[in-house]
Amino acid sequence: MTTNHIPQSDTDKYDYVIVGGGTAGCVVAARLAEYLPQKRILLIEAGPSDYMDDRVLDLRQWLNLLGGELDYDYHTTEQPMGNSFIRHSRAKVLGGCSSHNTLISFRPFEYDLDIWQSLGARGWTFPTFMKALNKLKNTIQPVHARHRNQLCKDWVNSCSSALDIPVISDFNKHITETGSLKTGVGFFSVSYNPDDGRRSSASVAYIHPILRGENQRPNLTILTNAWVAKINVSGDEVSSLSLTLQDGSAREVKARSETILCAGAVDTPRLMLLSGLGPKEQLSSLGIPVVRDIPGVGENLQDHPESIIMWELNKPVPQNQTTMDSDAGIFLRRETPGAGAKKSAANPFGVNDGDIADVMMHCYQIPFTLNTIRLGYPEIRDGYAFCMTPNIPRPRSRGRLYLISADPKVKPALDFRYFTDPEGYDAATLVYGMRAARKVAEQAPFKDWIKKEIAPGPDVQSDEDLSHYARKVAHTVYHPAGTTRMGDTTTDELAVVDEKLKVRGLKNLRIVDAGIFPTIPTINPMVTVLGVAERAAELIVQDSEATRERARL
Ligand SMILES: Cc1cc2nc3c(=O)[nH]c(=O)nc-3n(C[C@H](O)[C@H](O)[C@H](O)COP(=O)(O)OP(=O)(O)OC[C@H]3O[C@@H](n4cnc5c(N)ncnc54)[C@H](O)[C@@H]3O)c2cc1C
Repeated sequence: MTTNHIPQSDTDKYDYVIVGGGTAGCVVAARLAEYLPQKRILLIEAGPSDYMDDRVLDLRQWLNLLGGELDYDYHTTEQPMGNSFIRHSRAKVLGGCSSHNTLISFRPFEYDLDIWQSLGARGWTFPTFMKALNKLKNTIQPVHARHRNQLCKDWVNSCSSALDIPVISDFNKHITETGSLKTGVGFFSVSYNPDDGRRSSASVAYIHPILRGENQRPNLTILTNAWVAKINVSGDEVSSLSLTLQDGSAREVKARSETILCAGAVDTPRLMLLSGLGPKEQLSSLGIPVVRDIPGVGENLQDHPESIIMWELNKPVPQNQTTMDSDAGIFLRRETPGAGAKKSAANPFGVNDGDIADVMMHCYQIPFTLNTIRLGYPEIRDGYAFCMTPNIPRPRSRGRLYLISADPKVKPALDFRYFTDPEGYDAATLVYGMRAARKVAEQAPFKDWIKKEIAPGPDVQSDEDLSHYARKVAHTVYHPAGTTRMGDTTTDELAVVDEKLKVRGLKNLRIVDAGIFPTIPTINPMVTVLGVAERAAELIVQDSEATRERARL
């Protein structure tokens, strides 16, 4: 069972303490409890349990969770080149963002791992990562036939003929076999149970079997509604964590072996900065004592921004035949083959991306008018809207997360610096996607569903006007990453963790979440987070065995 309480007498009884029971944290906790039955594991989650909570478990309810009581609801700083009104949902519940996201599930491309290695992530090869992904317990599968409505099927066929791209029946199979996607359209793979429409989140797949007693893990304690406020350091080791329990009482928990931060790409750097682990100038300017100068904490902030083009339909979207309203997508190639090999700040060693996809689009069968209404575009009748959302799979803009106050209650600043890359690559990708979307809309059978284009509307045609519109209504698909990135900590001063995910300069602290990505992968990142967590558990066990071996000698 989960608990909201640990007695004072137990605070030094755990070998591994995991901060954050989110997407990565659930995997790490469950695997360590399984692989190391003699060790005691404590998983600390700020939010409540998702067990038996239908608000969370029913995938179709995902939109209702955003901005609610289970959402940290971060904001962006002003974005002169983009949309300053984007809100970044982050889940505060067991399972983390895998408990309120859309569970679209893609394996990363071989290129994504190649570029990670070029940035110092030694050993993170494509075959190694695929092996880790083969262990995932989530039920990932292409959208079931009963969730494929005629509108979406017609859209897929029109994409294929209008853009001359193949229909791909299983994106992940294709990626596993060929290392990437080039061009193509198809139904997504989703981590869910098609029989009841419930999530197969990290919590459902890894923790619920333990809560139900199917997997016996007496060595795992899951502490919910507990907030870790500070990492305490003594010498080159974490000595304890300061936390507050639901009833307001305080605890100092000490891990006998390791502390593992899995609080996500926003809250892990936030916690580190508040603990004095970060860039010394920032910490000193806020009066936070510098415990370790780690310049990369909060740097390298990345996201997958996307824009939106919206149509009113002349007949209603078929009801109740969808996983979560975004069932299919397209992959395209904009740049000439090999152009991505040019060195840039995002790709300093010029790793060649060949001719793999560099534009993506989701489709949405709901009116996503939040940002268009603000610019004066009309509302669309519920059930009569269709959106295509051009997305930048390998964005080149880089942002930064930083504290604006030493007060732990003040949220950190998230400055994504959207569309600021000097080559204008990111903005050009959106314009290309907008034009491709319009081509699809001219093609039957999808064309026959359409009444008219609502936003940006047929008057917006030039590259300049399309770019302006696309950037001002841009939204996020909630993929912040890279803020505590992995790299060669001996040569790269902005690398926060090494290839074993150990924090520079500290012996017993690792990070396992989306923050460690050296670059954001081409595809939706949840499966990559799950894979990082599977691999992290293996690395931790290897170190534990090596320690035992040394003790025996
Ligand atoms: C609305 C939405 C839709 C998305 N859709 C998709 C999708 O369809 N496909 C996809 O691939 N990706 C999607 N993503 C992105 C994906 O879900 C995330 O990248 C991924 O889940 C992040 O995992 P994580 O382990 O890094 O962090 P999280 O899952 O966010 O886990 C962090 C956990 O740490 C806890 N925590 C934080 N601070 C503390 C603290 N101080 N003390 C204790 N606990 C703490 C949090 O409560 C949370 O449970 C979506 C994200 C969102 C928000």
